Amino acid sequence: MLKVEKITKKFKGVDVLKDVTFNLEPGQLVHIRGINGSGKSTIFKIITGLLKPATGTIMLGDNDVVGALIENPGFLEFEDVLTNLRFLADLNHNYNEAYIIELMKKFQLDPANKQPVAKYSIGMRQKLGIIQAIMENQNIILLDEPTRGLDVESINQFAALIMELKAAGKSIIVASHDDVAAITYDQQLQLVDGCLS
Ligand SMILES: Nc1ncnc2c1ncn2[C@@H]1O[C@H](COP(=O)(O)OP(=O)(O)OP(=O)(O)O)[C@@H](O)[C@H]1O
Repeated sequence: MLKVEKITKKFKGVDVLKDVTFNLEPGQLVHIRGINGSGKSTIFKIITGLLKPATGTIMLGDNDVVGALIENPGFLEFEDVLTNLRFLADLNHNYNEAYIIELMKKFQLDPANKQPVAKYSIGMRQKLGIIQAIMENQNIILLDEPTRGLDVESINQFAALIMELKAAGKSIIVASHDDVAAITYDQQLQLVDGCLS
């Protein structure tokens, strides 16, 4: 369970987040909608500890593990896909190759492809970013503009994956400026002028 309470954040004197408060219950799928620059990534960076809020608190359960796709994920550009995902999962001693290969196949990525990630398209990199956010069986999943660069078929695969993860009890927040028609959310929040409601 994730509890975000009265988070505020300023950049250069400008209020980006004002008393942002919400809960994410186990198994809940939440959408945060906001235009470019509204502060969606900033909320995720604060939840994951990349940024500190000016005020407010983030509470996670003792057994919660957060997976996140935020902005453009970084990879080892000269290594192939599986090496990259193994490296990331190994950092937490949590490499499950069978699950990673299953996820890659769902997204039409070839696990045997030895091309370096530098040669991957924007959409292919985005798929890797989604995979790294869920491949360690993380129970709280934060996805920032996850469908950026994905073609229609891949967006449908993404929507099916999200509904599967929800059915498996994962708690998920998707932040985006638009809707994915095939996803039904439990809760829809809007981020406008730093306020989430
Ligand atoms: N490190 C930073 N320093 C200064 N300003 C920042 C910083 N990070 C974000 N901002 C500003 O805070 C505001 C919110 O940015 P943020 O990236 O959270 O928005 P977003 O909703 O995720 O945008 P997008 O949909 O374009 O990704 C923007 O005005 C941005 O310029």
